[in-house]
Amino acid sequence: MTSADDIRQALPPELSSMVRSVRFADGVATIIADAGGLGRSAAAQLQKELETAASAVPGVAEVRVGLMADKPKRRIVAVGSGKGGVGKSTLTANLAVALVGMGRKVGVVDADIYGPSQVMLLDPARGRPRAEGKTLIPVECEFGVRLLSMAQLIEGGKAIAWRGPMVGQALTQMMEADWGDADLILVDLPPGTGDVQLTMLQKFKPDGAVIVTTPQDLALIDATRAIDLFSQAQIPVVGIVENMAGYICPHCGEGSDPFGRGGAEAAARALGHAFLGRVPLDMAIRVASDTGQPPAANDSEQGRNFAGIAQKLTEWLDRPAG
Ligand SMILES: Nc1ncnc2c1ncn2[C@@H]1O[C@H](COP(=O)(O)OP(=O)(O)OP(=O)(O)O)[C@@H](O)[C@H]1O
Repeated sequence: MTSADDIRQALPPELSSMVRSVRFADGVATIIADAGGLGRSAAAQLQKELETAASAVPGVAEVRVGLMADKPKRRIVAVGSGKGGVGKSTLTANLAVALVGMGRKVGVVDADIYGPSQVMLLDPARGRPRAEGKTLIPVECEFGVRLLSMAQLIEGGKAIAWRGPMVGQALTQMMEADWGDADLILVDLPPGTGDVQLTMLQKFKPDGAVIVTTPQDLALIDATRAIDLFSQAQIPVVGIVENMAGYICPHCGEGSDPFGRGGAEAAARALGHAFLGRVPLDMAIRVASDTGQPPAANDSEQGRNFAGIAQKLTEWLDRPAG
């Protein structure tokens, strides 16, 4: 006579710590296993291995596997700006790398569907995401960041002329990918207030938004507009980052302020938002970014700048609820 113990002993020993219970009655084996913290594909693999092992036991006619999964507590933070070219993608990539360095498990969604640049910043080797059915498996980049970008899904160099619903579908597929145990998804939004932003705000309700601006008045006015968009959707603004603040001369290293200084900090104060930090306009940042070496991966002056902003984001994420 086959017993539940026979089935339990037939299961692969390396899976035994995940098996919570095994029952056997009328030829049906019922196995409950703990899949908490596993991504969708690892959970599917676990299920398959348990089914295969149990169905090989004589007398077992049917195997039912139930997986218990505590949903990972995953937060979404959007990085937005009112205006293009202010360094939103550069900040997103460097924040992600700095946060991985602080022990977080981070995914990046490049939602800048019309001008995706995260692949160049984080994965110059251009990995292709796998798909299991309709579920995408993000690319694991050199810096420990998981990445999904439209650039990975389309052929290199092809312009994207998509209509709204297709854009929404692409964004949904990226947001609902198998992010495994990632506890934070940073979303690099396109500038402005188009379909992508609306889908993002309405469907995925980010936990917070980081706003990037340059110090000029015009950029600050646009940033205020972006803040309005998030506020109307009741998405908390984590704070404002001033990028390209002060110019570091590549020859003598001296700093100057071609666009003024302190505008974003003053605007943050006036609007009642936190000021997260300032990143200078530094050729080293542009050169490192173009070659897929985010400064945040190194202990350099530029890297420390991004680490400081990442630290403030971490404090915001870990703030006590209420
Ligand atoms: N602090 C900086 N110092 C020097 N160069 C920078 C800095 N920040 C960004 N850049 C450079 O400026 C250009 C635009 O930056 P980035 O692509 O990050 O902006 P963006 O706001 O995401 O633009 P888009 O609107 O096109 O998505 C890039 O070439 C980038 O390397």
